[in-house]
Amino acid sequence: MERVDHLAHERNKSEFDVDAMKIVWAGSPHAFELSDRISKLVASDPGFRKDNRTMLSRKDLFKNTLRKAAYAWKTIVDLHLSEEEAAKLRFYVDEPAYTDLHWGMFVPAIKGQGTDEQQQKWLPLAYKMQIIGCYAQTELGHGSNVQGLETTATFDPQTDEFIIHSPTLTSSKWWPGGLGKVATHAIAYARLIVGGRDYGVNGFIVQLRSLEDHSPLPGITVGDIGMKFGNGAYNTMDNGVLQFDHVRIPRDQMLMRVSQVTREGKYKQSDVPRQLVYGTMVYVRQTIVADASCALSRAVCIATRYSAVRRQFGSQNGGPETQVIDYKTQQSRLFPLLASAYAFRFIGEWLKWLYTDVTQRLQANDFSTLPEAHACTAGLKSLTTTATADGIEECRKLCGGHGYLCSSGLPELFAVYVPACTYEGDNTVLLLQVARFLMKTVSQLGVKKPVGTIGYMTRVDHLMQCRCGVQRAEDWLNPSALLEAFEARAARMSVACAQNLSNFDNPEEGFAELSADLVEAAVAHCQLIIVSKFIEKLQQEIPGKGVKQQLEVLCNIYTLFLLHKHQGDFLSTGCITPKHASLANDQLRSLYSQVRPNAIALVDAFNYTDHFLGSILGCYDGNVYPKLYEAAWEDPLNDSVVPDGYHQYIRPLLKQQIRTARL
Ligand SMILES: CCCCCCCCCC/C=C\CCCCCC(=O)SCCNC(=O)CCNC(=O)[C@H](O)C(C)(C)COP(=O)(O)OP(=O)(O)OC[C@H]1O[C@@H](n2cnc3c(N)ncnc32)[C@H](O)[C@@H]1OP(=O)(O)O
Ligand SMILES: Cc1cc2nc3c(=O)[nH]c(=O)nc-3n(C[C@H](O)[C@H](O)[C@H](O)COP(=O)(O)OP(=O)(O)OC[C@H]3O[C@@H](n4cnc5c(N)ncnc54)[C@H](O)[C@@H]3O)c2cc1C
Repeated sequence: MERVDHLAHERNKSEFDVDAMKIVWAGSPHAFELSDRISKLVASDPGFRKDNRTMLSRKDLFKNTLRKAAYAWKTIVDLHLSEEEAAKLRFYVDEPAYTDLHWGMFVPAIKGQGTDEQQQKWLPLAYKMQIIGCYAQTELGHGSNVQGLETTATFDPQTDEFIIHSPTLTSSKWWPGGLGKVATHAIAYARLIVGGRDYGVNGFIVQLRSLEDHSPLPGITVGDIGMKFGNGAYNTMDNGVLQFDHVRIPRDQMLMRVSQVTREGKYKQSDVPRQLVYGTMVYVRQTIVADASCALSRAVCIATRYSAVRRQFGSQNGGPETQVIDYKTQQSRLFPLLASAYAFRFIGEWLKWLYTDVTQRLQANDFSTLPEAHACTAGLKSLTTTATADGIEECRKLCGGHGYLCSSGLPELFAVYVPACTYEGDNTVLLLQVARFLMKTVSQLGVKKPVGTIGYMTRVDHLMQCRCGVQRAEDWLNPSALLEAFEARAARMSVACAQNLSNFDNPEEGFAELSADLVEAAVAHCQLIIVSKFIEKLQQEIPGKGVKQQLEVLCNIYTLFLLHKHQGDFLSTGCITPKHASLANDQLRSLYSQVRPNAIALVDAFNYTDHFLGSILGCYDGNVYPKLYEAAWEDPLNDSVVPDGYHQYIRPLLKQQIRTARL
């Protein structure tokens, strides 16, 4: 039967070259080809089916994840996929699994913190999956405060070993993904104790389970920490608990790039900053920023397609009702999220560049950009994950009642995504790191020239007193006007915090007292980074009919939406007047009208398969109602007309009510 495209009329309205936009979204023609090929490969293979996840018990769900991970590995090996292709395949399989931590943290930790010899020994085993690793840092008592970790690694010079030990209940490792049931090895973070002295936290490679029968090695107690938020969702992951009882490991299993312990029991610090012990977190935060656009664009694709299908009210002379996407309120909630998805895509790309740059500099012993890289990864991870988690929930609401069905894909997407606001650094804790960086920058003005993303502070005198030159709504389309407003707001908020801090005798006390304001200043700085990188992106040549124009509209929506949402900041710092705020809002409304005919094409440009979207509401052809109707009958509750439990619990109740009525 021929498939009817219920969204064809929407697609026909678009004013730009969607195929060219697909390449911009993917990053390059090569990235598009790869993504397109691998996503179709996964979608067409029944071994990767995922529509039954929310209905499985935890045990069945987990076993199914193990099966899929093994099947994915077999596919990678059989098809001789490259590292890049394999990573894409795991992405499109779209199921959190121990492999995320193996490839995403265990391998990078060895690469970043291991010596050349350690890398030569461990990486080949990890690449072939002959060992499976996890990243065991967080403990029951401490997650954010890494310096507060309690696990110890005490050097025993007699045997040339470290003794890894959990001295208290709160020192139990708690949360590491893959640890609960699968990992054979961990990078365990522990306090390094040499000659009775505590040298702070370092990583150690510790074998946890037998490579023969998977049983825990002597001295290791390990298990899963239990069910987490949502059905299916992150419960495919075996987040684990782990206790060490005087577990001995050879000295050469301490990751020794940053500091070393010699055979004689001497502690030595390399010529690199100690903060490189935190390097794996910087790497993962960068990947989380890149992932944010994937999760948000997925939710936005579902909500946009469904908003074009769904009709409610407004029928004229018996004609069709209004598509809900045509309501201005729907547009003002949906289109900023669409714009954010694109903004996050580009900031993710830029952050990847920054990370590569800092890594190359570190290799050449240039540590000058490390503080900025830390501030950018921490701040952008916080900003993009918060906005994405909130955005997915908003998309669920934009889909009305049907958004609450698991078959919309949105509840599971939210449940899987929302811990990103916590893992890899709680978002508030990370913004406080940005605030520290900002306060340090302000305190050093005139001594040290701010560069990179904080370079705008060189013009602080101008930014403290400049006046917004906008006179008409269209003036807000001028990138310089937008940029200056965002720079002035960020600079003024940081300087105000620094001035308030100077009133405290004890700076730490002041920092704690003013921390809520400092977080707001950090948000302003990070929003400025995203806005400025979006604007920079548009200064490049972008091929394809109408593509650049669409991106300009999205960039303006993203920026003016932030200005509107945070107008309290802009007004209270005197960067704009109420008149400017009102003009910005007028411009925003007009931009929504410009994006409306292109909305469906802009989400088609993500090039997501129906398999990956996992949503009836977001399916490409928009044939929502028959699919929803059919899916309902697939629910196990509908296996029988009369439910299990009727005779036990419903019938006696009904009978009793009849007797009561007769009395
Ligand atoms: C529907 C299905 C979809 C399926 C999709 C599947 C996708 C699945 C995707 C899964 C992805 C990931 C899986 C999840 C992984 C999660 C893994 C984890 O969570 S691992 C644990 C992470 N833990 C944390 O992030 C802890 C956070 N805490 C810290 O980072 C630190 O403790 C701190 C930075 C908050 C404080 O450290 P401290 O040493 O106390 O620092 P100070 O504040 O005193 O700072 C000292 C100095 O150091 C600088 N600094 C701090 N950190 C860094 C760093 N990382 N790099 C460089 N420099 C750093 C700091 O700025 C200070 O500098 P000064 O110049 O001295 O001011
Ligand atoms: C799904 C998931 C997967 C995870 N995977 C791993 C893993 O693979 N490996 C691993 O090692 N860890 C993992 N973690 C742990 C994770 O990294 C920590 O939970 C995270 O770093 C937050 O730390 P916490 O739990 O100690 O939060 P807490 O720090 O206890 O946060 C509690 C509250 O206190 C606030 N707070 C804390 N400190 C401050 C402060 N200084 N100032 C102001 N407010 C503050 C926070 O904002 C938050 O509101 C995972 C966690 C989750 C949820």
